Amino acid sequence: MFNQLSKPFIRAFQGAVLATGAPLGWLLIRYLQDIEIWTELVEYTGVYLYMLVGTTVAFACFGWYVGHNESLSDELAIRDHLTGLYNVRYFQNRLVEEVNSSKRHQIPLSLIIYDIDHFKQINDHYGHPAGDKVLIAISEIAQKNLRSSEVIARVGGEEFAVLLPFCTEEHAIQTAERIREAVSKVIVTTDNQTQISRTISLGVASLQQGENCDSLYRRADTALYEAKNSGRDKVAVSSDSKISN
Ligand SMILES: Nc1nc2c(ncn2[C@@H]2O[C@H](COP(=O)(O)OP(=O)(O)OP(=O)(O)O)[C@@H](O)[C@H]2O)c(=O)[nH]1
Repeated sequence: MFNQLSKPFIRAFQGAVLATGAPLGWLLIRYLQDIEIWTELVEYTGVYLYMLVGTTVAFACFGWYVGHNESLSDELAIRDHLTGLYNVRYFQNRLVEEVNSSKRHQIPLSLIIYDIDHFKQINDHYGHPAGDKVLIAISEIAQKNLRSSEVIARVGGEEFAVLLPFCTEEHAIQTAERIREAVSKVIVTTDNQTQISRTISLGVASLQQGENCDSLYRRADTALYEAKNSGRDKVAVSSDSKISN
């Protein structure tokens, strides 16, 4: 986040430093023409100041613009184009980082994977655009029910993952329940005024001693399928396969 925000500042600074090249370059030319530098500076103080300030402002503005565009394209590269959530590539990188950090600092880490129930029926009955609307609405409500430190991503067509740093299994189950309940209350109105609602099934897993990313993800995914197999609209926990709701 800090890096994203600071890019325009970095480029503006680089532009400003680069800008000093114009008066310095001109001064060098004058020196090579056997003109006394000090006399030159005294005689043309205004011109050199104007050159310095003018080019600094112009290069800094240009640098800011370049940095701003770089930030935007960096942000787009890690976002899912439909829902605006993080994409699977970003999520995989964050998962590795968070698992390493959790092991290093001995702090808890939990993962929730969830999938929309009977989503195919929406596409089949109401069309793909209606399905897209549901994906967007469910993404928004899930995000509203998370803390800013929690990382939510769309990791498949109608599959999502939430990474919860510093979060114990108990807290992750509460969060999963909160998302499940919030999603079940969402009503999406299609273009032809049909109202659709959907439930989700969720799997929860917390990082265990000596475990790696693949194993954590696999356990959360297995729990998700347990939730599906036990009737959907449920939260299942990997460690002891508890089913809530
Ligand atoms: N509208 C829309 N549909 C998508 C998108 N990505 C994937 N899908 C659809 O999501 C559906 C997933 O269907 P299934 O894997 O059978 O899952 P399901 O119908 O939700 O059934 P369960 O998961 O078993 O409850 C498929 O029909 C895909 O075409 C998307 O971006 N937009």
